[in-house]
Amino acid sequence: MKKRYRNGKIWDFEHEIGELGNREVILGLDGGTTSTVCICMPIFPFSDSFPDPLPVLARAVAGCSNHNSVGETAARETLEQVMADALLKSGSNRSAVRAVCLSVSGVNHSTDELRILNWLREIFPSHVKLYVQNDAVAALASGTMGKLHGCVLIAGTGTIAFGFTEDGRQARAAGAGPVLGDWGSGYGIAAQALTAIVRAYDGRGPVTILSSNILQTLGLSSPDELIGWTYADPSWARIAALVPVVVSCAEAGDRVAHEILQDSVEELALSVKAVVQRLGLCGEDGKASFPLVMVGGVLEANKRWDIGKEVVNHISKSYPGVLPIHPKVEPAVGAALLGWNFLMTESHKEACKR
Ligand SMILES: Nc1ncnc2c1ncn2[C@@H]1O[C@H](COP(=O)(O)OP(=O)(O)OP(=O)(O)O)[C@@H](O)[C@H]1O
Repeated sequence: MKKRYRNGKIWDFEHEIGELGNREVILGLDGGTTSTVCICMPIFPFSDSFPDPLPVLARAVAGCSNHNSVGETAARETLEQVMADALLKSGSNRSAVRAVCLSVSGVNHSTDELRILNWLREIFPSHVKLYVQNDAVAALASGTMGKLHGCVLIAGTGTIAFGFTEDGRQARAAGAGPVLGDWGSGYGIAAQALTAIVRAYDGRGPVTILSSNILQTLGLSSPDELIGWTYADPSWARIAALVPVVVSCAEAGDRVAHEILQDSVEELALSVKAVVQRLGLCGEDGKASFPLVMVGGVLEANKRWDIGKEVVNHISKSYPGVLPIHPKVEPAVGAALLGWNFLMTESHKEACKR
């Protein structure tokens, strides 16, 4: 029985996940900066349609697994723990695992992928198929039910556009963090709004109701106090949380707020168009249809100022074949479906060889 050290104590993985059941399963993981979700799904037979509802055996949640944020050791511990929890909850065990599809933020390069594959291989034997991807890939798969084709646009605290062609080529745009220009993101919108308040206060920019509305939301009495507020904790998510205030100001007719949202729409559309163009998803005549999976709080539908809808309108002027999809399942389920799709494709190829 394999023993490993965690938090200075010997941790018995096999004991923790138990010795129950022997149904073959797939683990799908969506690892983010806020949380990590693992889904355990049984291997269901191939057919023209998916079982409805999808046969999810268990769902487990843990904290951050982005190695850039918490370091390699903590990220690995979180991922091991969440997989063990999901297996335990499903009444299954490690020997039942046929495939693991791990979509995790912070996977930006083939070396990140290889490092994670190597430690996964220490846990799972060689017959278990392992797939490691950037977390945007699970988000795409959640909208396409596991098929890697089309483009996903994620706009939450940060933003990224990621796309695949049916023959496996991939491209991404943005997703490098706000310092490197993720301007359409929640952080980008809110940072512009805070900047507009300071500019208006100084007399460098137009008057805007963003000043009164944001100060009231933060419980501050003067724009001067914004300086202390931002220095106290400049975390991106804390600043990005102000986007709904910007939306309500734009809905109330504020020109400055409206222009900030309009800029965000253009930036987000630009990321998608860059990916579509590079991959040729729109076909030679620019009119071919392709799925665009829309994920993240910034793309939530609002009554009058709907950023997601405006992004799609903007893209469809260049690419009328864009087919927006708002996923009905979460990204971790997308990762499990992706793992299932990879397995089915590999089994099919092996069957053809025989
Ligand atoms: N109704 C809304 N309209 C526009 N933006 C919204 C709305 N509700 C929440 N938001 C914004 O959505 C963002 C959070 O979205 P989400 O929870 O998808 O992101 P996250 O998971 O924190 O970040 P990331 O996806 O970058 O890791 C915040 O910027 C928040 O202000």
